[in-house]
Amino acid sequence: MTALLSIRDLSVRYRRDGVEVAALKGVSLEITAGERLAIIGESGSGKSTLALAVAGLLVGSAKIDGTVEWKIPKSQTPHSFAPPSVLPDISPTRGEISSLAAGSPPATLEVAESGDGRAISPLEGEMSGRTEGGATERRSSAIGKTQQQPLLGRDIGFVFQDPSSSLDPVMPIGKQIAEVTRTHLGLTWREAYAKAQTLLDRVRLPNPEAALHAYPHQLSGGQKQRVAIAAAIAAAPRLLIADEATSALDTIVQAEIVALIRRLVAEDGMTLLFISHDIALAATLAERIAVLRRGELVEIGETRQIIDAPRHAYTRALLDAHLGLDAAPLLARQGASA
Ligand SMILES: Nc1ncnc2c1ncn2[C@@H]1O[C@H](COP(=O)(O)OP(=O)(O)OP(=O)(O)O)[C@@H](O)[C@H]1O
Ligand code: NI
Repeated sequence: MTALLSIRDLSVRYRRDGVEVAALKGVSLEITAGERLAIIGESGSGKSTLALAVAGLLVGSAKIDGTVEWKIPKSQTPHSFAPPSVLPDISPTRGEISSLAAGSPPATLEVAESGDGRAISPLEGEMSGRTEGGATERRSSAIGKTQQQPLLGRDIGFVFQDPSSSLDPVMPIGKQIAEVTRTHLGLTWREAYAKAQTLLDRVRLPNPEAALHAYPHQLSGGQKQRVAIAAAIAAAPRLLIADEATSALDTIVQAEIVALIRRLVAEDGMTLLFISHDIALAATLAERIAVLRRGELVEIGETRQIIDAPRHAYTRALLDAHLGLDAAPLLARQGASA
């Protein structure tokens, strides 16, 4: 079992209206290459903060202590110097995507690269608009002193709760996906479109060839999330982070997207970090579950152990709350496939 990522004593504090909020308090955990790990906890427990820290997407004003260390060599590609900000799949600033579409090459963006070769910071304001918890800007923060900072979009795919915020409303979806592989894999447009069509087929969008030319508004919420997932995995990242990726969808579509994620992760051998407030949903997908409470990691273990024999009273309370609503055995759906 090789570690993909090692998080050591990670603390994150935000400042809002002069008040400090401790979002994470000394969290340590290891993510094993190829595993499906869920992070659960109630609203405000720090789940997204952890996901953003791993992806290097925390707001610049956040105070960070501890380290997030990428343990295996990052992918080498012709474009691996590109900053996360050029990624249509995660960049929320729509104008940015449009300007790329209009032909301004990524090189015109200020690629912030530290002396030791780490990409440390996309353009400030680049991430504005993608707000959770009141952030007005988001830029990546270098955490730790490793030479192996992963590249968002290339090494890490990120799927957010609301696909509309990660898709450009005025660009055909095929082009949005093609941009990712052009940027990160150095494909020609022709190759990139062919790959985009394959990806739309892989995420089971009906009629992928025609769908290349569709705009986001022509798709349902579930279909949009399929497109966002296609963009997130386009450059074959090692780690896929899904932050409440199914929370905005109705139960049936939610189950379909969970099944889709499960299949894609298995097919590509990706490592999955699945963020959810829903312990039952997490149990259907994850091999291990980590429980956050008020910024602290209270428990981490194999899914079955967490469900059958939780060690912490808080985990038990989460389970009880869920069982009160839904008596179906939590693990009954674990074998479901896409
Ligand atoms: N950019 C920010 N500025 C100030 N405070 C923030 C910011 N982002 C998050 N917080 C605060 O940090 C804490 C943890 O937030 P976080 O979004 O990580 O929790 P979460 O578990 O993802 O919650 P949810 O389930 O609601 O998404 C909360 O108290 C939140 O209000
Ligand atoms: Ni969150």
